[in-house]
Amino acid sequence: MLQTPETKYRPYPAPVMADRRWPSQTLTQAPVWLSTDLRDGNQALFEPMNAERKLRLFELLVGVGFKEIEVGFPAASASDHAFVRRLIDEQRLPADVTPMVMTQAREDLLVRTVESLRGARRAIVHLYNATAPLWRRVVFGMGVDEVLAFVDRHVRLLRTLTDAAPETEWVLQYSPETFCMTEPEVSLAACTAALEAWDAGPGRPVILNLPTTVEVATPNVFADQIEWMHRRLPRRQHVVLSIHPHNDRGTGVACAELALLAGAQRVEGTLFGNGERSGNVDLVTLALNLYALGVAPGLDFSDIGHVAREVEACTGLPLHPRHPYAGDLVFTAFSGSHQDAIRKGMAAQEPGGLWQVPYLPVDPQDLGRTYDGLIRVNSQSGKGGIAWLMERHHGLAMPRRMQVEFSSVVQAHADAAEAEVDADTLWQLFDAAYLAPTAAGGALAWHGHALAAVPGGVEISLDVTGADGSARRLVGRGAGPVDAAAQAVRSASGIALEIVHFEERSIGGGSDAQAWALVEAAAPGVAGTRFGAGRHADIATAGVLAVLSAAARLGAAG
Ligand SMILES: CC(=O)SCCNC(=O)CCNC(=O)[C@H](O)C(C)(C)COP(=O)(O)OP(=O)(O)OC[C@H]1O[C@@H](n2cnc3c(N)ncnc32)[C@H](O)[C@@H]1OP(=O)(O)O
Ligand SMILES: CC(C)C(=O)C(=O)O
Ligand SMILES: [Mg+2]
Repeated sequence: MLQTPETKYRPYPAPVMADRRWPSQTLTQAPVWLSTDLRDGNQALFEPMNAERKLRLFELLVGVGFKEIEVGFPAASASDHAFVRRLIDEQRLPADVTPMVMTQAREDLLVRTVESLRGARRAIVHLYNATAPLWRRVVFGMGVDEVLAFVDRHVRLLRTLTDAAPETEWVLQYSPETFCMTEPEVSLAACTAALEAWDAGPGRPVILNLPTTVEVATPNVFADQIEWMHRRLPRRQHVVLSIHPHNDRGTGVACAELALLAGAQRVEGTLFGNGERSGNVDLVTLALNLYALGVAPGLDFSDIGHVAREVEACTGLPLHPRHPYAGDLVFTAFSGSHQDAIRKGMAAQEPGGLWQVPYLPVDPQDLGRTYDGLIRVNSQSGKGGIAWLMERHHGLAMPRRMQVEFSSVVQAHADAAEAEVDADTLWQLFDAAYLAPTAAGGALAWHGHALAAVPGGVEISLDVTGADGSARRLVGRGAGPVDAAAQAVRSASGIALEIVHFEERSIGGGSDAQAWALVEAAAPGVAGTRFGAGRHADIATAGVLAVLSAAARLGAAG
C-alpha cells in the first residue's frame, strides 16, 4: 500500500448542503421494496441460475412479500427472455406483483425488451445509462449534452414502443448509473430529461432510481446526494424516488437507511446482499433493522432459516455464520458476561411485553429461530452460560455458589480440550464430579439405607462401599434423613462434615418424576465448601445421596 494514498485516490464531488434535513429525521415507515436478485444478483454469480432455480427464487420472493421484482434482462439472452415469457404465459405473476426488466439504452434492445413483456398486465421497464465523468470519457466518449440527448432519445423511443402496447400498464424506471460519482447537476439534468421525455404526470409516474453503482463515499454523502435531488427534482409528486445501493465499502445498509431519511421512497437490493463485487444492499438486514425499531417492514421473515437455505440453494453462495439476523451464530453468546446477561434477561422477559433481553436486538423466535443455540460454552464462558445449558437440557437449576463451583470444573475441561463444551459433555462432567462418587466404584457408593422413626427424628442405617471395595454400615440420627445421613457420615467415616445449605426439587411428574437434592457442606481442613448432588425417584434417597456426594468430594479435597 502507498504511504501517500492521496496521490492515487481522491474523494468524489459531493453536493454542498449547508441546510441538510435528513439528520433530524427518523425511520417510521417501510419503503417500497424491489428485489433485484434475479437480475443484479444473477449477473454476479459464477454460474447464472438456470430457469428452475430462477423460478424457485422468484416464488420465494413472492412468498416473502415483494410486490416489485426485477426478473431479468430479457434482451440480453434467450434464457432471460424465455424466463420473462414463462412468467407471463404460465400466469405465474400474482395480481399484486409487478415485474421489472432491465435494458441498456439501445434501440434494438428496447424493441426486444418491450416485446418480451407482451401480455403483461403491468410492467416496469428499467432503462439505464452511466452518467459519471469517467464513464462519459472512457466508456461512451460523450459530453454532458450528448448524454442528455441520449437519455431523451431513448426514453422517447421507449414511450413510442410502449404507447403501441396499451394493454399493458407501463412504468418507466430510469437509472442514471454511477449516480454517486456523477456531478449532482448532471444527475439532475439526466433525470429531468427522462421525466420530460416520458411526460411524467398524473397516471404516468416514473421511478427514478439513484444507485451507488460503486460505493465510493461515506453514507452521509449519499444521504446528501439524495436529499439534494429530492428537493430539486421537477414533477416530484409523479416521481418515486428509489435507491440502489451497492456495498463496496461495506456500508450499503447504512447508505440505504440514511437515504430513506433523506427522501428516498423505494429500495432496490437482494436477499442477503448478493450482487456485483461486494454485493447489492441486503434487504433482509434493512427490513429487519426496521422491524427492530418497531416498524412493520412489509416483508415476512418469520422463517428466516428457510429463506436462507433457499437462497443458498438457488445462488450456490453460502451464508456467513455471522450474517445479521440470519447467520447460524448471530443469536449465540459464547462469552461469560453476555451469557449471564442473556440468562437473566430471558428470565425477566415478560411474555407479550416489550423485548428487553440484553445482547439480543430481536426475539429469535420472531424469525422462526429457537432459543436452543442462544448460549454455547467454551473457555470464554462463565457460570451463567453453563447454568443455562444445565437447566435447559438437563432440567437442573443449580444454586449460585454451586454454579461457581461447577464452572471451574467446566473451565478446566474447556481449557484442556480447546473446544466447545456441548450439553452432553456438560452432563458427563457433572456426572463425574457429583454423581459418580456415590455410584458403583465411587468413593462412597450407596447400596441402600433404612430409616426408622426415633424420638425427635429418624435413625438411618446406611450401607456404602468405599472405592477399595470395603463395605460399611454407617448409622446416625437426626431431625430428618439428610441430618441423619450427615451424622452417620460424621461418626463413621472420619469426615466431619457440616451441612451449610440444602435444597431439593422434583423434575417431571407422574411415575417418571425424579427428585434432585443439592447439599453444600464444609469440613475442617478443607477450604471453602463443597456441593454434593443426588438424584432419585424418592426424595429422601436423593437427599441421602447428596450428603454422600458432598462427603466424598470433601474427603477427596481434605
Ligand atoms: C450497473 C449494472 O449492473 S449494469 C449491468 C447490466 N447487466 C448486464 O450487462 C448483463 C446483461 N448484458 C449483456 O448480456 C450484454 O451486455 C448485452 C447483450 C446487453 C450487450 O452485449 P454487447 O452488444 O456484446 O455489448 P457489451 O456487453 O460489450 O456492452 C458494451 C457496449 O454497450 C454500451 N453500453 C454500455 N452501457 C450502455 C447503456 N446503458 N446504454 C447503451 N449502451 C450501453 C457500451 O458503450 C459498449 O458500446 P460499444 O460496443 O459501442 O463500445
Ligand atoms: C441501477 C443499475 C444500473 C445498477 O445495477 C447499478 O447502478 O448498480
Ligand atoms: Mg447494481
